Amino acid sequence: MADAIRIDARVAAREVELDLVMGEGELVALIGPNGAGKSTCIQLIAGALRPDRGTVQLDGVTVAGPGVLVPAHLRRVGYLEQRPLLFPHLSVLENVAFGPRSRGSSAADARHRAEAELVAVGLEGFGPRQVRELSGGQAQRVAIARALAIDPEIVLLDEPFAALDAETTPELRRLLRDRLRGITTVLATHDPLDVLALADGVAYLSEGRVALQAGVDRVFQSPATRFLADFVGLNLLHGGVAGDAVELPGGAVVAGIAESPLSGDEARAVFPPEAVSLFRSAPHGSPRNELSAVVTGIEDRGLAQRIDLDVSGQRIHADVTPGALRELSLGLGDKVIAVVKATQVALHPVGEGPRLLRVDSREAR
Ligand SMILES: Nc1ncnc2c1ncn2[C@@H]1O[C@H](COP(=O)(O)OP(=O)(O)OP(=O)(O)O)[C@@H](O)[C@H]1O
Repeated sequence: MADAIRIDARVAAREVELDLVMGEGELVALIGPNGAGKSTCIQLIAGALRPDRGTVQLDGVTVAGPGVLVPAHLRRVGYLEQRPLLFPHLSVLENVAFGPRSRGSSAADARHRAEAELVAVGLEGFGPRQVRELSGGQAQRVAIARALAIDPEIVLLDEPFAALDAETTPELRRLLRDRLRGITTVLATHDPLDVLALADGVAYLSEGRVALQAGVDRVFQSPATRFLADFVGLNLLHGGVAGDAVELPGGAVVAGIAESPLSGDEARAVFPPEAVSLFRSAPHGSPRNELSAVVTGIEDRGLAQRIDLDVSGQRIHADVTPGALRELSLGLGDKVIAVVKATQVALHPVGEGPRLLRVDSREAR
């Protein structure tokens, strides 16, 4: 089977030269500093930018290359940007129906499809509304419905939550997670929570190149560069789903708050280093997560001391005060109990099967 996305292309004016391969149904997050080339990569796939050298292939078909340029509207690519960019003179329904209509659906089919997509993003009955009547979050939902109404083979998300307030974002992440299952997706983001909630893999871009492409777990557990370590800033433990908790390979169970239902076999527990307290022996009688750990590193970071820990073969960090470190008199190789309150742990499901909304116009009628 052909790769869903294969880019080996150079954009000279931007000093960008990208080499990226993605499999079908994969969701890869593009991360990297400002100007690293994330948007350029998305524009190459969308058809908004032409490479000077090399090729862009989608599903085995060369859409850009020497003598070839398939225009954006002939690529099956859904595109979601920071701003929803809806047509202000069209109703909500007309905005969503525009894509299927311009790709040849009858007016009735396009309308039914748009109605179904609006229901799927939680906006049933919003069809007749004007775009200006929508909140920022609602407008972005309409943009999601519009992007998916064309049955895209690929979805591009360029910082899709950056313009939304913090309260709207988790809900939209859940919605996208649900709606994008099984669709090859490229997500450019500066937010590690987007990566954790949505991505299978990470492509780290630096100075116009893909410097690293790896699974989310690997990037979070052993970030290979200072940028990645700062970007990640969070602990991640991978394990099996045990009821509504995560069971680590060593048998320890980590309870937390599920961001979305733990429906698959595997899950991740995510928590910040400052949520970890260290003890020499188990502090009994507390309803908290207790993990046996070994100290593998101690770094003086000024106000906080960063302790690297090995928990059943996985790496986490604890940030403790210099006073606490002195009191514990920790050294490399010491065994400790790392305690984390369940309320500070977010649980994310991993690797569920595809679930796509494909509305058959005959059924919808
Ligand atoms: N429209 C443009 N015209 C010319 N150069 C551009 C244009 N857009 C981006 N560039 C340049 O191309 C390079 C890659 O930028 P790009 O926007 O792809 O980075 P990015 O990783 O998306 O950055 P950010 O995180 O700031 O969005 C940068 O050197 C940038 O200055």
